[in-house]
Amino acid sequence: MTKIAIFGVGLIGGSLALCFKGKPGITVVGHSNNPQSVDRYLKRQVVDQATTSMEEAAADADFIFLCGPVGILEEYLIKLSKLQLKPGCIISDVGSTKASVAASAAKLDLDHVYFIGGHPMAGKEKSGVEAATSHLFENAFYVLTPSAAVPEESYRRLEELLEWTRAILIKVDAVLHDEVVGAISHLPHIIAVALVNQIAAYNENNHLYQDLAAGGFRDITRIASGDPIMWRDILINNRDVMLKLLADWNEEVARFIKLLQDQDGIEIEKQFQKAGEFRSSLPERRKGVLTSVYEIYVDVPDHPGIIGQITMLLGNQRINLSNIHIIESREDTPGVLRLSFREECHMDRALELLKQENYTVHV
Ligand SMILES: NC(=O)C1=CN([C@@H]2O[C@H](COP(=O)(O)OP(=O)(O)OC[C@H]3O[C@@H](n4cnc5c(N)ncnc54)[C@H](O)[C@@H]3O)[C@@H](O)[C@H]2O)C=CC1
Ligand SMILES: O=C(O)C(=O)Cc1ccc(O)cc1
Repeated sequence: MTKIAIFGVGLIGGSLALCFKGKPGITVVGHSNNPQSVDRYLKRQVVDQATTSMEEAAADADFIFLCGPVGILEEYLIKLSKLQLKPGCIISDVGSTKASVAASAAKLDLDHVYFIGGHPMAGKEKSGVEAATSHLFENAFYVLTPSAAVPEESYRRLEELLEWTRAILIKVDAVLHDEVVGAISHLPHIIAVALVNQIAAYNENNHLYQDLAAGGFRDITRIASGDPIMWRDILINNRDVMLKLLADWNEEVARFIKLLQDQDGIEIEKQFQKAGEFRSSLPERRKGVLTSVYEIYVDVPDHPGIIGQITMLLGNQRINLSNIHIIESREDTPGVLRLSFREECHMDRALELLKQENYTVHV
């Protein structure tokens, strides 16, 4: 039997557990300090066993995944290094930063146990075991950051196990990971939070900001709703990289200030052109670190049961909705329903199906 211990069975730990659970020869044990969480893991059947005892979870484990916030990883590595672990055991983590945990592992004397950092680059703004799904990592990149001390055979064993996630595994140096992911994920999260807070301050004096902030503003600031503790830890652990990126961001902002002061329309046009060209060169269909949301709008007559009819229509065809929102519903006007999908192909099929059923649909 291959025993997998998961410390912190939340969105990511729970999704990994669901990828492994029930697979031939695998047993999954979940750990939490909190007895109520242990009950929840078992009730939701994301793990085969669950315990509040670190010793019990780690004993005889072939793989240990640390799935808590980045700020607790070092403490867990130190605790694990003091336990009698199975020789050959592989410890991995799923944290969004990789250099600090690699440095923590390098300081420890892990006897015949190997640490291989990992970052599955898929997620959601929701957290907790309730949001976990076995499909989360499908077609997403899953970065692994083994140090030179990790034997090739151990790396291959982890790779083989992670094939159950159906992610695209990729080996990257831990420091390079933090620079690149800092730029494409952590910086956008800071910008989204700062932007929302800027507008929220204007809104205190005039609620028109909030009223008009539908659509585009909502979309580009979706990532501002991430878990505050998780993001606190990510940013503090990637502090040096973030400070450099924010200095560069200041330069980008300063450029626009100057262009506006100079009323330099030609250069403003060029900035948009340049951005548009790079953006359209980005891979479209692969799941990225910021998961896409595909949305369509359906005009719906105001009669009872209409939402049920639409969700049933899609459900019967196994089209997965990620969200549903009634935008307008007054007695004298038809309502508009916003349907969100995580997969573009599901949106395309929904569009076709709803049109066949004579609904008016807008993309
Ligand atoms: N949310 C996302 O989209 C992604 C998150 N990550 C990384 O995965 C890790 C987990 O994130 P999520 O699963 O989203 O969070 P989550 O909040 O859903 O789960 C975190 C788990 O850690 C446990 N935990 C929290 N604080 C703890 C503490 N002080 N001591 C012990 N256990 C504690 C919680 O009980 C929970 O089981 C983080 O390191 C994050 O950077 C990586 C990829 C995507
Ligand atoms: O799409 C989103 O909301 C995310 O930003 C998900 C996410 C968050 C943290 C990661 O390290 C990787 C992915």
